[in-house]
Amino acid sequence: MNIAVRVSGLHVSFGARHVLREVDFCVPAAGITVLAGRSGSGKTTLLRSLNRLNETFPGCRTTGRVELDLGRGLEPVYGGSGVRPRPLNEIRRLVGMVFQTPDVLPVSVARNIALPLKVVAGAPATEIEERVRRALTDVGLWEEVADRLDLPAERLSGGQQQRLCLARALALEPAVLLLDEPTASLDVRAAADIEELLLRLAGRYPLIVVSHSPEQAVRLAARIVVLSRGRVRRVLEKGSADAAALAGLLGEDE
Ligand SMILES: Nc1ncnc2c1ncn2[C@@H]1O[C@H](COP(=O)(O)OP(=O)(O)OP(=O)(O)O)[C@@H](O)[C@H]1O
Repeated sequence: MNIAVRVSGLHVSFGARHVLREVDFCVPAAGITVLAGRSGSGKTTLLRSLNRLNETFPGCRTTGRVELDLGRGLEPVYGGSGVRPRPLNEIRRLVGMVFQTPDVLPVSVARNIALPLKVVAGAPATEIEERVRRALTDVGLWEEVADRLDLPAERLSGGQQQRLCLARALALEPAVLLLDEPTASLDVRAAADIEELLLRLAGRYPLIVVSHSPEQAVRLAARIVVLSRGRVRRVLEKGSADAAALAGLLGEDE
């Protein structure tokens, strides 16, 4: 099995608060890995360890090892003794992240994608229009917004904004995609659209998705990593637990 992410002996603390303890797990190169666990178990912190976003918070201390396949086999982004990790901006570009609430930029639909393409990826001006179209097509948004590319992105529906955020991440040609409760702020229909999209994208990228919903975890995941109080409690492969069993496991943590 090809591995996209390997985490070994990871500890994260914020000041005196020890949030992740001795975390070990792998993410296969294909399919969706869901991080599940009770509120406060450390799911978001673990996700943010993978693109080193935790470092933006004061008092954060990380030890252990995180390795990602960013296109040339597993390489350390933390803890590779003697190996200098890639610059942070390169890691952030190659590890796309989508948040719970769509964080569209306060510019037009097209510029939401064009701007990071220009500033972060340094894409040549001649390529930008085509790459914007391709990214919007990838997330099934092109048909809906082709005649409204100059519309402020905030005027799209919540589900469309979340797909735009995904398109923005995809346009940067990531190696791995992180999604922190990507459907939590959406209605049932928009959430179903995003789930369908994630299952489709999982054929092309390793996806790591934080989810609060046992039903959603079971629908999406090839592998579920269950966190409890900052530790990995179980790793469930597809088919080994249904939603009720997973809910039971999470409930034991109360
Ligand atoms: N930047 C930070 N500074 C201080 N403490 C933090 C920070 N980020 C997270 N924590 C603490 O780490 C613990 C785990 O938080 P985290 O957000 O990772 O959990 P979670 O499982 O994602 O929770 P939820 O499901 O409620 O989003 C919490 O006690 C939280 O208060």
